[in-house]
Amino acid sequence: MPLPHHSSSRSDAALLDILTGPAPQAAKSAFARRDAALDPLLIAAAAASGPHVTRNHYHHDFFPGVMLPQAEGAWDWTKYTGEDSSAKGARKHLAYVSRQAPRRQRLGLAEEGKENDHPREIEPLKSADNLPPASKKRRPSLASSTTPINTDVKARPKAQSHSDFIPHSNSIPQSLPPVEVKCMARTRIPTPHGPAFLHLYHNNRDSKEHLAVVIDPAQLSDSSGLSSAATPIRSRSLDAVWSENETEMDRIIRGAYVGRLSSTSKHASDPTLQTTSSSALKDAVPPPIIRIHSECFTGETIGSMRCDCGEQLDEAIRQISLPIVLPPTPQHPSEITIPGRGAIIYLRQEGRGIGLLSKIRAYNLQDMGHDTVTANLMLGHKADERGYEIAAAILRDLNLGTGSPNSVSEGVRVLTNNPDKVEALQKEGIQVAERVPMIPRSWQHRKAVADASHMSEDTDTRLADGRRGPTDDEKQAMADLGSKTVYGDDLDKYLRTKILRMGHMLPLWMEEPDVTTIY
Ligand SMILES: Nc1nc2c(ncn2[C@@H]2O[C@H](COP(=O)(O)OP(=O)(O)OP(=O)(O)O)[C@@H](O)[C@H]2O)c(=O)[nH]1
Repeated sequence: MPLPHHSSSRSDAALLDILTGPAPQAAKSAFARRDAALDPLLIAAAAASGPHVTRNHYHHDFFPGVMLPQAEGAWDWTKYTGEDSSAKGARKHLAYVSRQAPRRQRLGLAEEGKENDHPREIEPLKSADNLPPASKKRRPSLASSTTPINTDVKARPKAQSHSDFIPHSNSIPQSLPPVEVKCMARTRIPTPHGPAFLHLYHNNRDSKEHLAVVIDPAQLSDSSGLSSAATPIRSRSLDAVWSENETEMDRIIRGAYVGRLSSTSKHASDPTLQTTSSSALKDAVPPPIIRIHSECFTGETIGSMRCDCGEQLDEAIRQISLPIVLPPTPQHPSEITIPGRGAIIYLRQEGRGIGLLSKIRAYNLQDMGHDTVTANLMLGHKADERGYEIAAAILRDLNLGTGSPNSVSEGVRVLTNNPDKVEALQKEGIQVAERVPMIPRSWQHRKAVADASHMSEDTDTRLADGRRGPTDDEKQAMADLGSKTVYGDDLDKYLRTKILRMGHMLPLWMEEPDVTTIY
C-alpha cells in the first residue's frame, strides 16, 4: 500500500535539502555554510538534546558511536596516529574546549551558598499539589527544648572546628522559599538485614531525587497501626490524596498502600485514618534510630576502601533492623522483643556536596599527600558543602522527631559521629534524643577479637609495629559481623582526618595503647 504523502514528510525533506544540498549563492555572503559530511555542531546539538545530565553524572563529552570505527559515519580512531598528514612530521594539536559553563554559573551558586541552597529550576513543586495541611503546632524552639542530648559537642577538637567550613542555615538567602518535599513513590526492598521500604522524594530546593529507607514492621501491617506497639513511620505526602481523579490503583502503584503488596492483597492507604499507636507499650519503645547518609559512589558502588561510606550504609540498615528488647513493666512482667525501626535519609550529596568529578580530583591530591580537608580547599571547595534542610523536611514528612502529638516518637536517635549533622537537625526543629556513634566495622572487629581472645601476642606485636591489616582471627570475626568491611591505610588516614580536622566524635584508636578501650 502506498504511504500517504503527509505535509510533515515534505517539510522534513525540505529541511534535509537545506542542510545537505548545495549552498545557494545568496546565502554564501551572509552565512558561512558548513557542508562537512559530519557536522560537529549538529552532533553536539543532538547530544545536548538528550536526557537531562546533571553535573554528578559522568556523561559529559559522550557522543555515542564516535569512538567506534564500525559505527556509520564515525571517524576510524584506530587509524589515528597523532601525525598531521597535511604537514609532514608536524604534530597535530587538538584543542580541548569544555562545553560546560563555569561551575558557579551552572549551579547558580550564590557566592557563599551550599549545594542544596539553590531553587530547583526544573518543575518546581507547587505547594498546592504537595503536602496535606501541616499541623498548626509551632515547631519547638531549641531554647525551650528540654530533651536530654548526648552529643558531646564540647568534646570536639578546638584546633579546627568543622563549623568553620559549613555555612549554617541562617546563611540561606532570604529569597528562597521554605523547603517542601513530596514522596513520589515507595516500594518494598528486601535487604540482607530484613525488609526496608524505599521512598523517593522530590523537593523545591534542588533537582535531585533524595531518598528515605524506612525500616518499620508496621509497613507490612494491614491495619492502620493502632494495634502496633509503636506508631508506624508513614509519609504524609505519599498517603495524601493527590487528585480527585486518583484511583485506588494509582495510589497503590505509587506506593500509598498498607500491608504486604501481592497479587491477592492490594489495600490503598486511607489518609483520613488515624495512625497513632494506642498500645500500652508505646511509651516503652525507644525513639527510632535515624541516619542522614550522603551518597558515595566510590564507597557504596565499587567498594572503595578509601572511605567507610559503603559499610556505614550497610551498618545503618543492620543497626536499625536489630530487634528492640523492651524491659519488663508492671503491665508486662516479662521482656518483650519488637522488630527494630527507623530510617536512613539518603541525600545525593556526593563527595560531601562537591560532586564526583571534584571528589576524584581530590583523591589524586590525597594520593600526593594532602588530607581530605586540604584537598577540597585546594580545589576551591569548602571542606564540606552539605546542607541538611531537605533531610529535616523529609523527617518532618515521615513524622520523625517533630515533637507533634501525632509524631512517631518525641525525638529520634541519630546514628552519626558528625556533630554538624546533629546541630543542623536541631536547628531545623528536629528533636534529637540521643547521638548513637558509628563505630567503624574494622574497629568493632578488633574489639570483638580482643574480647574473644584477649588479643593474641601476634596481634599485639602487629599493632605495636603500626601495621593494621587483620589477622586470620580478625578476618573470621569480620565474616561474622558482615562481609562488607573496609580496612587499610587509606581508610585509617581518612578516619584520622575526620577526627582531627572535622571534629568527628570518635576516639583516635590508632594512638590508644589499649585497643579494647575504643568505645
Ligand atoms: N570530598 C570528599 N568527599 C569524601 C571523601 N571520602 C568520602 N567522601 C564523601 O563524604 C560523604 C560521607 O561523609 P562522611 O564524612 O564519611 O560521613 P558523615 O556523613 O559526615 O559523618 P557520619 O554520619 O559520622 O558518617 C559522602 O558523600 C562521600 O562521598 C573524600 O576524601 N573527599
